[in-house]
Amino acid sequence: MSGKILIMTAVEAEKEAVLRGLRGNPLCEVQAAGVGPAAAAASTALALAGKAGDYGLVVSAGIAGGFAGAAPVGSIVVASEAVAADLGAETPEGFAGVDKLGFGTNRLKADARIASRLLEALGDAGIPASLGPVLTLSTVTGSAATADALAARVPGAAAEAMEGYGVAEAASRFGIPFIEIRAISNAVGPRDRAAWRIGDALAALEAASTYLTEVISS
Ligand SMILES: O=C(O)c1cccc(C(=O)CC[C@H]2O[C@@H](n3cnc4c(=O)[nH]cnc43)[C@H](O)[C@@H]2O)c1
Repeated sequence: MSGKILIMTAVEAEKEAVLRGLRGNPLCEVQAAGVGPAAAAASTALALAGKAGDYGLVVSAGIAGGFAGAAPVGSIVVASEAVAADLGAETPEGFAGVDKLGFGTNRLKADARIASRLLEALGDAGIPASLGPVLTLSTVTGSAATADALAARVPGAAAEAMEGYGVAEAASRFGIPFIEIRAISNAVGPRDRAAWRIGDALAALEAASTYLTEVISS
């Protein structure tokens, strides 16, 4: 892969964790975009505008909720795709995504080669990691019923966060490959903010970011 890597987080604490893991790699630029898909898309597009040719990869990185049985707290999820899981309409038959409604797609693929290389590097390093769809939502799930509905809507769903699809949408408009890396801080389900293991997740994000550098240069 040639060119620089633009890494978008939501908040400063995530940005700092990624920077620690990157250990001063001059090829990488890290920005905190703000929380949610709109801030993520706008900030990524602004970062790329007029200099998209400088970048070979765009990364959405941060903490996330993990789906039961797919991604335990403290583990890493590498996205196979970013899914805008609440972008659509409620219908009498249930949720219909924008794809079903005829307005394009709500799924953007991650770069499969880079994602699988990263997964392999994490595995070799003994860091628990899995590959699967990462959902982007504007509202953090707070009940078992919503968690079940999302898992049924997106078979194989591994994690949910709030920015990946926005970052991916901007990257795709500029024709730049995209990946998403999430460190799991909490289980997707009934709200228990006090139980979020943010410190552990940020440590896992830092460790995963170290291997991001390895993957990029291989
Ligand atoms: O309070 C802190 O110290 C702190 C440090 C780092 C990050 C945070 C955040 O709250 C970041 C919000 C960010 O987290 C993602 N996230 C995490 N868990 C979930 C979830 O279960 N569902 C959806 N999003 C989740 C999300 O991408 C937010 O941007 C706090």
